[in-house]
Amino acid sequence: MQHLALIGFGAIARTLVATLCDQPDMRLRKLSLLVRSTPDELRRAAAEICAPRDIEVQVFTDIAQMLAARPDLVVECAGQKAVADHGAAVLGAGVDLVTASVGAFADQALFDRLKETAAGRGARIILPAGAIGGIDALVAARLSGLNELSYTGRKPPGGWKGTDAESRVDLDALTEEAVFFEGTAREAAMRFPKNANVAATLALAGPGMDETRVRLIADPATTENTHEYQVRSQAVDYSMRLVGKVSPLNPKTSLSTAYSLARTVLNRSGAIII
Ligand SMILES: NC(=O)C1=CN([C@@H]2O[C@H](COP(=O)(O)OP(=O)(O)OC[C@H]3O[C@@H](n4cnc5c(N)ncnc54)[C@H](OP(=O)(O)O)[C@@H]3O)[C@@H](O)[C@H]2O)C=CC1
Ligand SMILES: O=C([O-])CC(=O)C(=O)O
Repeated sequence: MQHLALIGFGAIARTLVATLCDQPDMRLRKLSLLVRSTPDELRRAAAEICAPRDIEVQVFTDIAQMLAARPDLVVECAGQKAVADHGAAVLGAGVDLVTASVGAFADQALFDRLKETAAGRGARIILPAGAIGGIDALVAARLSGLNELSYTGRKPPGGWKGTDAESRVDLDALTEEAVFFEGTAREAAMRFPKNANVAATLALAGPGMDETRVRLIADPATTENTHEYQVRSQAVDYSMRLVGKVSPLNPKTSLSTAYSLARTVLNRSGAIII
């Protein structure tokens, strides 16, 4: 792949680009960024990250202009609203779209519309594992017949600041863990758009948005983002626990998310997909 486009240039995007720049097999020639503020600062930051490689950086504030530059792949790392605002334009241009903000698809009408647009234009919506893992095993388990999937997300109180958790629990006063949400993946992804995308990813790989049970916890005893889930199926039972380091650029985001996106991009380029 020669020309990669990103929507958003925050914590995930910056780590993603730095990681891709480190990969000798990645023959990236051009990086396009869609941003909505301070394009000069972002252009400088991107140029600095790309400096070790000869990559042309272009910054856009208009999706049509970015798509006119004909990227090979667009990766959304901006937020659920960006999927709703720009997904149809990307897919309608026949360009594959990787969405970090998988929780956007808790909106069934949006999901159906984007799937239809993708199918009509021969483009694909690619859902990365993100901060969760084991999606390969989960899809295989679903194909055998899934009996149960439940997910628990645990973050330090600071990771829940500025979210609906604040209306349910006093994050600053917590002395022990608080389970502040129990419900479906659809509700979780909609109520916690910056924190529960992984619940939507598990749901789409597994039994569905309304069938996947979710618990969210604020825990003052941890400094990490822990994602745990249990699967029971006709072929395999397993449980998985990922203890994610927090991104130094965004306390809500697990650092591993950017590396999962890097894997997704690399799998579009090399001779081997793994
Ligand atoms: N699947 C997964 O496992 C995970 C998914 N996520 C998803 O990824 C998203 C990004 O995470 P992260 O990088 O940590 O967040 P950041 O807040 O660090 O970065 C997001 C960037 O996107 C920009 N942005 C927002 N909306 C738009 C838009 N419409 N067009 C262009 N740029 C936009 C913001 O810019 P500004 O606001 O300055 O304009 C900001 O710079 C999260 O909101 C979440 O939805 C996050 C973690 C895990
Ligand atoms: O990065 C994480 O820990 C998970 C996250 O925010 C999300 O799923 O939206």
